[in-house]
Amino acid sequence: MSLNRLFWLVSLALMLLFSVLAARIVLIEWDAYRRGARSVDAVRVVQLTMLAMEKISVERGPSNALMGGDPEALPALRKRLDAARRDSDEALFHLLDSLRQEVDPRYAPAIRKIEAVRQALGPARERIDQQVGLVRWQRSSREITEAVDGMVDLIPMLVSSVADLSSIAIRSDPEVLDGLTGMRVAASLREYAGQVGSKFTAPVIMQRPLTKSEVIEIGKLYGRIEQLRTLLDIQMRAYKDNAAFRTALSDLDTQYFGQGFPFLDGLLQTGLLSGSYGVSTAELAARYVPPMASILRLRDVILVDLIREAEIRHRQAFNLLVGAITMTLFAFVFFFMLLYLVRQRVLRPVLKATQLVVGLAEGNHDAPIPQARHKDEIGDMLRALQVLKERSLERISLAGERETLIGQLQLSSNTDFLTGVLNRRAFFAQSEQQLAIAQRYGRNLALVLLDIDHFKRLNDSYGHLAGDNVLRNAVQKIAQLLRKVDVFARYGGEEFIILLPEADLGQGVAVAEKLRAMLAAQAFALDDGRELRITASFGVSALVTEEDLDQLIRQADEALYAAKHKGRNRVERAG
Ligand SMILES: Nc1nc2c(ncn2[C@@H]2O[C@H](COP(=O)(O)OP(=O)(O)OP(=O)(O)O)[C@@H](O)[C@H]2O)c(=O)[nH]1
Repeated sequence: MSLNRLFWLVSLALMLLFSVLAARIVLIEWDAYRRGARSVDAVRVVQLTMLAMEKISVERGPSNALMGGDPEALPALRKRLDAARRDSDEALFHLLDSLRQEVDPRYAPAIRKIEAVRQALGPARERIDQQVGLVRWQRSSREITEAVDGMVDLIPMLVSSVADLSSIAIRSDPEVLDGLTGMRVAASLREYAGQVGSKFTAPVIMQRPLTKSEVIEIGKLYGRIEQLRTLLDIQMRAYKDNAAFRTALSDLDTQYFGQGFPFLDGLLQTGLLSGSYGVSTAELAARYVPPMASILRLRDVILVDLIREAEIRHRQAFNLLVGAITMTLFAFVFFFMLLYLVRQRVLRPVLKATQLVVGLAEGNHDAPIPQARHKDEIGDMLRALQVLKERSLERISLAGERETLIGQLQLSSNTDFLTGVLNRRAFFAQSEQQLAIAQRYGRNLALVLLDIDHFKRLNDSYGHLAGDNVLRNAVQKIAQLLRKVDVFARYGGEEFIILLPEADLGQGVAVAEKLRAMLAAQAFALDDGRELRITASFGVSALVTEEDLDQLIRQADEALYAAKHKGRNRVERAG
């Protein structure tokens, strides 16, 4: 697989992996953010439900007071009751309105229960109003108790709704568990405190002792109130360093458990003995209800802290989400930049360098080597390639020069420096080959030896330089008359040798005769303008059987000697 393809495959795989990881991180943060939002919403509706519960509990105060109130106090109590009912209705309306805005189906059971409370509220109020409309002697303890219980019975459904909504909030954000439980404990404490107060309504109105069952119920409620107080200490350990909570708890102990509760205890003692309480329901409410406010303050301190903490976590989740998205985007940008850099600054130069190295190895020096633009390893590689290319070119050029030099050397070592024809050594080398071919294939081969006549005299008469000139000119003229295959060489001094392949003795003699006639007819011009003439003597031999080169030369030399002896300027054949 090519490096380029591998790079893209690995990049794609990394990209996929990275995208999955990034999506996972962003989704986790998104989920935490959504859960935070849901938790804050759920805590808020828990708050609204508790508020509605509180308002309905509070409504019991003027209700009970009105049922046992003095005739002259009735208008004022009526006004208080109407205001309390309006508050309850508003709280319920607001709660239902907020709940219906939630699209989450988990809110449906709570909505149903609160709707039921709203519907049950009308009949409960009617029973209260019926008792208020009766004159004192027409009222019965049982009906008053039923009227009071009618209002109390609304609360369990609201408590159940609080439980539903709390579990939604806790599932979204487990951190709200302690606070929500504390709030619910405080709300229950307020409810039981209200209920235990309500238990005295009928006896106070009728100014009678408590019945046995009332004493039992009041005892049970006392027990629950004590339990809830203990539970507050256990459940709210995490809040022990919270100053506002500590103050609210201490207010609860001094106001409710220090004043309200002992007041009720006094009524209980009276109710167990005589039933002459010495207070009306309005006075009962006026002394007992205000201390109960400390319970709600404690609840609200917990609630404010809970919502603040939930909002902080929600904000943190939002910040983490934004951080995760931003970091993911940055990481994507860096990733792409990294891919781009690796491709541009590593992969492409390496591929290019590979091509160039292969090209250099194949002898292609035309491709230009890119300029190294960066001071990095790739830059070093490109610079090294440039050096490599230059050295390679230098080596090629040196090799060329060496070839030329060797050629020249070979030429000069084979050539006679004065005449330019082959020297004696080169003649033997080439002629041995020709002789071997001729002998192997049975071809003809003739050899001519020629010597310029009276050359010493020429030298002596015209000078050595003139002799050299004559030698050069004579060789030139002779060469013009020979074939390309003929091997022409200077044999020594003014003596030359010619090997004639594919020529028998007769043809050799004919060539020698042609050369002799040419030289004899030739006028050689001297530097001073004078002309001189020369002649040469020739000895010719030819291959007959198995003669070697020395034998052929010896035979030709003998013939040349004979030509000299017979008067020169003539051709003699061997044999
Ligand atoms: N100018 C010149 N003279 C040369 C060269 N090589 C040999 N000679 C001369 O050639 C002459 C040869 O003389 P000899 O061997 O006596 O023969 P010759 O005078 O030609 O007489 P024959 O061969 O008998 O006709 C000598 O004087 C050499 O010095 C050369 O390269 N240049």
